[in-house]
Amino acid sequence: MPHSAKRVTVTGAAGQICYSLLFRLAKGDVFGPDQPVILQLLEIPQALPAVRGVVMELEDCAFPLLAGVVVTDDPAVAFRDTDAAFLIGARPRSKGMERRDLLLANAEIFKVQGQALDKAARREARVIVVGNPANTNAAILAANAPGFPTENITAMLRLDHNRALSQFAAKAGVPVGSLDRVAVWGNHSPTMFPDWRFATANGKSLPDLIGDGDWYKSKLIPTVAQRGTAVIEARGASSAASAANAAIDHMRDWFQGTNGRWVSMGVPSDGSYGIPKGLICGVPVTCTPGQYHRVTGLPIDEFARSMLDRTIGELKEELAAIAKS
Ligand SMILES: NC(=O)C1=CN([C@@H]2O[C@H](COP(=O)(O)OP(=O)(O)OC[C@H]3O[C@@H](n4cnc5c(N)ncnc54)[C@H](O)[C@@H]3O)[C@@H](O)[C@H]2O)C=CC1
Ligand SMILES: O=C([O-])CC(=O)C(=O)O
Repeated sequence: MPHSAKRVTVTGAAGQICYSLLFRLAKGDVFGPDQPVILQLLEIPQALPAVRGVVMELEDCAFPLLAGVVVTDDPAVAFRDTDAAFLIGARPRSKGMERRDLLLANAEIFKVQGQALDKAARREARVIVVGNPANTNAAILAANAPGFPTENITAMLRLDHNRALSQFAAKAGVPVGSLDRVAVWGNHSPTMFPDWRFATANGKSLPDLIGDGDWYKSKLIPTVAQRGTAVIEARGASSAASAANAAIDHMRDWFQGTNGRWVSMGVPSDGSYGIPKGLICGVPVTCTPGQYHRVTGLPIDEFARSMLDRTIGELKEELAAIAKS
């Protein structure tokens, strides 16, 4: 029997991330090759003509799974009956800015969209926030959607996770696909903590295989933490195709499951690992179709504790800055 179409909200549809994301969504990269989608695209009024150009290109791909496209500048229309929402629309940073510099500029967007999500979306909808600062924007969204399940609101740490996987694989000389149990904790910011303590390559300890703790601390951690900045310096614009790819990975894994493989997601804290409730914080999870499951009971040593405390402190500061404004 054919599946009924899933409604997928995407904000910032005229932007550079969406120019990659929308085509992969319409191709079936998130929900699989049998699941039609209706795209509900939100933009600000001045960008609607550009979205219409993107829609022409979507039409020109003749995607069999694309069952419809709605273009709007009204959040209530974009979130109506949605099954999945990609919240990408926000101002990106440019050279010399940190992601937290976007805090106040973007907070208002996520307040308004939280209210629309609350009113219009299906309660089962799954939401990823990509627009920066992603963790705090997701917390603002949740605070403004009191009738929507907070557990279904997540922030994107997957780009950091994928960046770490590639660096580890190159150093160890193993294929990326052989790696598991890598975790990126905390904020999507330079304070994030890429954690290799439990990581494996083909089931064997990755730290033992690499055997270079100095490289891990002095090279791997800063490289992953500063990768977004390195891309901006090189490209003159922030990561786009890799960000779209990470958002696809995050939502595909959430909807379809990971078969026990660890991935990193920013999820509402349940208080474990000393992460206060109210924060949306990167943690390792596994997914079964439609659900994420926090990896529980991991030991936290002194180094991990100091790294976690630093990134948790920053998340608390970001929320406090919003509360004060
Ligand atoms: N979490 C992550 O790992 C990553 C996050 N990002 C963030 O994603 C966001 C988008 O990046 P790009 O696509 O490169 O930016 P972009 O500037 O190319 O596109 C953003 C689009 O959002 C639209 N927009 C602004 N306010 C809106 C609103 N209220 N409703 C709907 N649309 C709105 C703009 O008109 C623009 O077309 C930025 O905040 C960027 O920092 C980027 C890369 C990775
Ligand atoms: O660095 C930025 O501003 C964009 C981003 O979040 C990333 O590439 O990780």
